[in-house]
Amino acid sequence: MTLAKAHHGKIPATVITGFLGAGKTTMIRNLLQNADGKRIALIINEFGDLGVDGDVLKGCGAEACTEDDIIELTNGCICCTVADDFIPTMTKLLERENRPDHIVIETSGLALPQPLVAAFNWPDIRSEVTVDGVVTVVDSAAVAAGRFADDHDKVDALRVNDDNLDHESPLEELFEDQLTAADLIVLNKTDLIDASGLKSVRDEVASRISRKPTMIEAKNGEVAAAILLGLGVGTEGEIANRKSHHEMEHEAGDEHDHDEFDSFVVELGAISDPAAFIDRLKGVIAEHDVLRLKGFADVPGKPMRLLIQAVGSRIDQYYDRAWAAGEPRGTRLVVIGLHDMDEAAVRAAISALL
Ligand SMILES: Nc1nc2c(ncn2[C@@H]2O[C@H](COP(=O)(O)OP(=O)(O)OP(=O)(O)O)[C@@H](O)[C@H]2O)c(=O)[nH]1
Repeated sequence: MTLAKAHHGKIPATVITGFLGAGKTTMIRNLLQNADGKRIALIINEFGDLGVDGDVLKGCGAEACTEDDIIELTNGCICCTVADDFIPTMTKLLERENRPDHIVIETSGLALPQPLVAAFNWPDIRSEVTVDGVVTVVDSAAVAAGRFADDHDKVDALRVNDDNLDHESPLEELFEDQLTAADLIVLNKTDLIDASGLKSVRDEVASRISRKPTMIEAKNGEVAAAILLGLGVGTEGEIANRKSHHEMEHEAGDEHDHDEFDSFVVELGAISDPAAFIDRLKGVIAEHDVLRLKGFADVPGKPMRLLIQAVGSRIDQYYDRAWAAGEPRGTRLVVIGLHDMDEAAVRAAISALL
């Protein structure tokens, strides 16, 4: 019997959710580097066909979580592939000789946490693991900018063309569903807004949910491991009372999907002037309302690859690691937007930046 089992009976699992670019991976990276000696297994799920988050976390070299302890689920959103992907992954993890002390699951930014948490009630899982808590990371700057409230006009326009669109607004609904599932809400990116902005964000977040989970503030996802990994809730027993919009609308149980969102990968050659590229990329993102763009770029003469991270038109960039021997250099960027985003136009506009 492992130490974790001896102490707690079941292995605790923390589900980390939050909209695209809110800061989930950044928070987990910080957690792994300050894990208080805990051995953590990490399950990462990303939207889009390019495993950027896993790559970033594998590169952080934290002892708490070696590359073997990082499992990437790439077959779509974890909430839609619970039976096919998540349960078998958990089963395999639990069969390991060297079990982790704690399991951390990063959902994709578009995932509904409810079906994932409910899966912990499957008998084989329930007897071995409990959900320590659901942590919802919020991009405070995006909330302050009205990201989750300001696209009613757009949704109304979509609805004119699509009678079946039963949602209020895909972003708003998802935002609320992720908050509804929370045991702890982390208001992240507080460095990007002032005190009065933060107060409005708090009020807005509180107004979106009927329960009152604890809300804390953070920048760069800096939250102590003892807080993140010590919620002790057993959320699988409570999730039935935290229904998503989808569950409330479709009690009969039809499947949900993420048709409102779309993603594709743009492959380019080398970028010789990254500063100019990124500057002009901001224009493309704003013009086409790209929600999230991330990936790696090849800069000629540089031994390292450039990580590009855009959340709306805010773009971060840094050289994250050297290109490995034999690794083909190139630029690959995943682009995520609402389903009416004009893929051909975005591809052409990004390619024209070179
Ligand atoms: N200014 C600022 N930037 C932040 C903060 N936290 C994260 N970021 C940046 O925001 C961008 C997105 O962060 P991630 O941690 O990748 O976000 P995520 O939620 O994992 O994104 P997805 O997995 O794509 O949904 C990165 O460029 C981060 O460096 C913060 O507190 N302040």
